[in-house]
Amino acid sequence: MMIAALLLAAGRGERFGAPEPKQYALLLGRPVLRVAAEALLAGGHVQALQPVCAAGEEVRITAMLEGLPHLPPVTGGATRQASVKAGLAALAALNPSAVLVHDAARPVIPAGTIPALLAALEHRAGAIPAQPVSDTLKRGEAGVIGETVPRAGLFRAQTPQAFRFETLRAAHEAASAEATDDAQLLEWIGESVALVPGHESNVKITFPEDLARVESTLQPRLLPRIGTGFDVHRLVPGRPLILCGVTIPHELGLDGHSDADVGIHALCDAIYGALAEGDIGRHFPPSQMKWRDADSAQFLVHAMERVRARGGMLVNADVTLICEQPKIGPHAAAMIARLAEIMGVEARRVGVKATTTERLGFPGRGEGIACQAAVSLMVPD
Ligand SMILES: Nc1ccn([C@@H]2O[C@H](COP(=O)(O)OP(=O)(O)OP(=O)(O)O)[C@@H](O)[C@H]2O)c(=O)n1
Ligand SMILES: C[C@](O)(CO)[C@H](O)COP(=O)(O)O
Repeated sequence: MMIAALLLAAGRGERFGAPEPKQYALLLGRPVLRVAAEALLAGGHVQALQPVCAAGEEVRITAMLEGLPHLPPVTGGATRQASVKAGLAALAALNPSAVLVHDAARPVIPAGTIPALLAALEHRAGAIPAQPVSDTLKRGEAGVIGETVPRAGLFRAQTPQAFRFETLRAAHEAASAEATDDAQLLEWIGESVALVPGHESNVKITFPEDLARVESTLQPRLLPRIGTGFDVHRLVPGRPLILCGVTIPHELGLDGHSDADVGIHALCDAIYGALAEGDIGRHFPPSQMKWRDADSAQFLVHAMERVRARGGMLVNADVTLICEQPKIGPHAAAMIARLAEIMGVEARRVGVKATTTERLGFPGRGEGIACQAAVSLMVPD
């Protein structure tokens, strides 16, 4: 059983009111008609995809569908019905047993829709997805209600609509009036058309706000993620003291395999922790000579690259240095600016502060500096 599909993209989109037809508008960066084509092909039911476009748009449509299997676009007509008829004529040579007729302006086809339509075709000549009407219906004129229309048994028709190919062709040949969908043409020739459950997400982009609505439903859900990091390095003579990317004049410096920037190390661990991607030692093992005396800024750049690769963003970072000396306050602004620069974020997203341990323990005795950091990210789930 060969199943073909028509992708109807010959409309002008007048109600959408943009200079270009709505099927060319970008939905999260991709043309609406491409997203609709991918939805039709998903699941592997369709063996032949026939785009129908306005005259002269063939090259543009082909570029928008690049990489997807499809037949050469054919020219549609002045009405949707005429466009369907042109598409059916182009498919005739393939003699498919069934055809799905789909609006390129409907980018979302819920997963179960096409299988449900094809199953219904075993018993009926046609099947459409439809949603029961849930609002009270009024017929109105000149801004005044004329009457309330009983909504019982009323449905909103969606696409793709599925038909036995020869029956739909015969229905189009027999049509003597304009129908707003293909199911109506079957009704006119006395064929029975099944209703299968439609879905709210199957929106026909008609007005500009429809595009924003579909975009928000397709947008990946961002969730907050929290991470903490902690690090300690020993203070020794003969090393520079580098804290949060800033070199501080001091008689001692931090010892370590890299430049021993305890602030950046704790911050990296907080970021990797928030992503559940291990710690700095996993990404930059101290056993590797290439990280000897390395500038820790590159570790922080890598951690932020991981955030961005996951489609996430840093909400804020909070860094606390724990030491008796040197005093951090005079350097905090420079540290904030440098961390923000390395991370590629605004300075208002970064905080650097310090505390002592009341002369207790190794920081209190000046043997080393500790740092604890916390970050908050927003990352697609
Ligand atoms: N002559 C036409 C008219 C419409 N369509 C397609 O049929 C689908 C549904 O039609 P509709 O939403 O009415 O689209 P437009 O006719 O483009 O919109 P408008 O009525 O606002 O101009 C759309 O994918 C549209 O491109 C088509 O292929 N050929
Ligand atoms: C076919 C259709 O998508 C079913 O809802 C719809 O009727 C087409 O849009 P139009 O505005 O009626 O052309």
